[in-house]
Amino acid sequence: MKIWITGASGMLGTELASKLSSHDLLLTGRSDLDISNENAVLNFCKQNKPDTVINSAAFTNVDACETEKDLAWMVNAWGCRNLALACSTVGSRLISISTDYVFEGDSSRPYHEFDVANGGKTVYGQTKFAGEQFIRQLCPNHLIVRIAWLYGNNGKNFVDTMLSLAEKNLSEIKVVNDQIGNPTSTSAVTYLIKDLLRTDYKGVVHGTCEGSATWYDFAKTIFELSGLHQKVVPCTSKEFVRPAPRPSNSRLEKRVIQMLGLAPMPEWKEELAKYLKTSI
Ligand SMILES: NC(=O)C1=CN([C@@H]2O[C@H](COP(=O)(O)OP(=O)(O)OC[C@H]3O[C@@H](n4cnc5c(N)ncnc54)[C@H](OP(=O)(O)O)[C@@H]3O)[C@@H](O)[C@H]2O)C=CC1
Ligand SMILES: Cc1cn([C@H]2C[C@H](O)[C@@H](COP(=O)(O)OP(=O)(O)O[C@H]3O[C@@H](C)C(=O)[C@@H](O)[C@H]3O)O2)c(=O)[nH]c1=O
Repeated sequence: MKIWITGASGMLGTELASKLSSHDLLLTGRSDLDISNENAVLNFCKQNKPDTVINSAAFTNVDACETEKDLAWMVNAWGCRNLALACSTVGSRLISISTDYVFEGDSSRPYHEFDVANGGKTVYGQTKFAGEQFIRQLCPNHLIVRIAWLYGNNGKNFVDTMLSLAEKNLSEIKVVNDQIGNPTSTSAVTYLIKDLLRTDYKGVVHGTCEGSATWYDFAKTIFELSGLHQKVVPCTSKEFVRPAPRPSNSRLEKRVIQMLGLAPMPEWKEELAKYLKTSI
């Protein structure tokens, strides 16, 4: 299958590129092709006619999106629009990666694929949601794969941030304990996408690892599994203020994976242990 992966030098993009290497891959990073450039995207699709486009390009710095709003809209929303238009013009399937942050985050239960999203409270979430809407409206042959709390090689992520903080010999690290979600590895997401490529499902799919944790639980487990005796102190979101307010509840239920009869996602602690073994 001829697959074009955007954001191929990002955290998920590099993992996708490595695990899908048996396919005929077209890999582009921002310096090769800016997805916010409508003509560039259309010309690339017309010239290369990919069977499938996997869009893993995005402006992912959640706090920076609050101040660089125009850029966030151009990449996360307009970029998806350009890819959706180009895919429907040349007849490619579009698989675009989205996020738990599209939800408001105040529900007491995990969000499933048929819950109503509204973009939530952050510019990042709102622009990612607008990108989803463009795709739904412009490209019928689409999959939107919502993932969350992602870590892996070749990208900024919470696991690596915690390990770098531990190297600073801080007496303690404060971590929020009132936001809950599903820590998820790029490896698990890539296996899911491989499975999804074998289906012709259209619509939204939630693809996070099984089990949930607060960021505090996540941090403690990172240190435990790494054999590091780092003191972690739980705190509230009000004590750890960030420019973008993170959702309290980011948990995603995976109703579609179950309905499709696909392999369940792995448990988050097992995935984390595997990642730490290979990355330390
Ligand atoms: N990281 C996370 O925790 C989560 C991520 N996601 C989603 O998963 C996907 C992959 O995320 P992740 O791998 O972490 O992100 P990264 O930030 O690691 O990678 C994103 C890539 O997109 C590229 N990019 C940025 N702007 C453009 C542009 N205008 N045109 C083309 N490429 C561009 C970046 O290039 P450059 O490096 O040059 O800027 C980067 O290589 C994204 O859709 C993200 O929203 C969803 C949930 C959680
Ligand atoms: C570094 C640090 C963070 N935190 C908190 C802040 C925040 O609430 C939470 C996570 O912070 P981060 O900035 O690492 O993660 P954040 O950028 O919010 O991660 C999000 O990224 C985007 C791209 C997504 O799509 C989401 O699914 C999610 O993974 O941890 C602490 O409490 N203590 C700390 O020392």
